[in-house]
Amino acid sequence: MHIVVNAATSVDGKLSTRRREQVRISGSADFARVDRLRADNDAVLVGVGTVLADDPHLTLDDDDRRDQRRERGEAPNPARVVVDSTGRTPLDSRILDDAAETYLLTSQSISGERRQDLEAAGATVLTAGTERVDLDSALSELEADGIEALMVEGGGEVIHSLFAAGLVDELSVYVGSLIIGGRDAPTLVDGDGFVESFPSLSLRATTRIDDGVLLEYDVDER
Ligand SMILES: NC(=O)C1=CN([C@@H]2O[C@H](COP(=O)(O)OP(=O)(O)OC[C@H]3O[C@@H](n4cnc5c(N)ncnc54)[C@H](OP(=O)(O)O)[C@@H]3O)[C@@H](O)[C@H]2O)C=CC1
Ligand SMILES: Nc1nc(O)c(N)c(N[C@@H]2O[C@H](COP(=O)(O)O)[C@@H](O)[C@H]2O)n1
Repeated sequence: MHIVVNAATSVDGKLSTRRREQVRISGSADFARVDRLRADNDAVLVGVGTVLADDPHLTLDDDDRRDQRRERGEAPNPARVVVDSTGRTPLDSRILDDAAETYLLTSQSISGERRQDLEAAGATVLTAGTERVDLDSALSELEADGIEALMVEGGGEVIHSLFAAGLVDELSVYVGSLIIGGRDAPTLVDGDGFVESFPSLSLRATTRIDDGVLLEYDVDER
């Protein structure tokens, strides 16, 4: 599976504020780029922290891109994937509507009742790992279901786990021209961070978009 992480940060590396409310960091040209990237992937993944904070839809904005996917024999929108050990995704989340297939990656700590409720709400529930989701195994299950190209849209906890597991191939960061600050505000890579064996990146391109800069990297082999 090929995995590209995309996120938008402030100049000081924050994904949102200490209140964890969604901040519009990208401008319209960058959101159009994100839409193209979604259209080029089989699925778009976020953590349940992002679902609870943003209630995202994760579908395409542009009808022409949906048509192009249909012409290629693909579903009109990429599938949606939530990393959610215990099934905290609310049953009325936008991500559970019928605009696209939605996978919930859970662990053995999800209750049978919660699993049934989420399946009744339309989700395909996969289980890998005992406490937290074992991302390596869960993504292998997705791959077996035909998902070969995966875009990750955050947040910082899930992005950290994917880097820690050596699963990320490419990283795109749009740096908007603002400061958010705050020691408790989420950053691009949170979790426990790294103290050694830092993931190393090769800068592929820098592009000015709207009033910010897009940084595109390949992730070096470890
Ligand atoms: N500017 C941008 O581009 C973006 C900004 N954001 C912002 O980021 C914030 C949310 O980020 P964050 O709080 O880090 O949440 P995440 O979206 O990264 O979700 C983290 C949650 O995923 C679950 N999880 C399950 N298994 C794992 C695993 N193996 N590794 C990591 N997480 C796992 C955990 O919950 P559990 O144990 O219950 O399963 C964990 O708390 C919001 O403020 C949102 O607005 C988010 C995306 C993009
Ligand atoms: N690329 C980008 N720029 C920003 O400024 C953002 N705030 C985000 N957030 C991500 O986009 C998701 C919302 O998706 P929908 O519009 O609901 O489809 C949000 O959940 C973050 O993952 N991204």
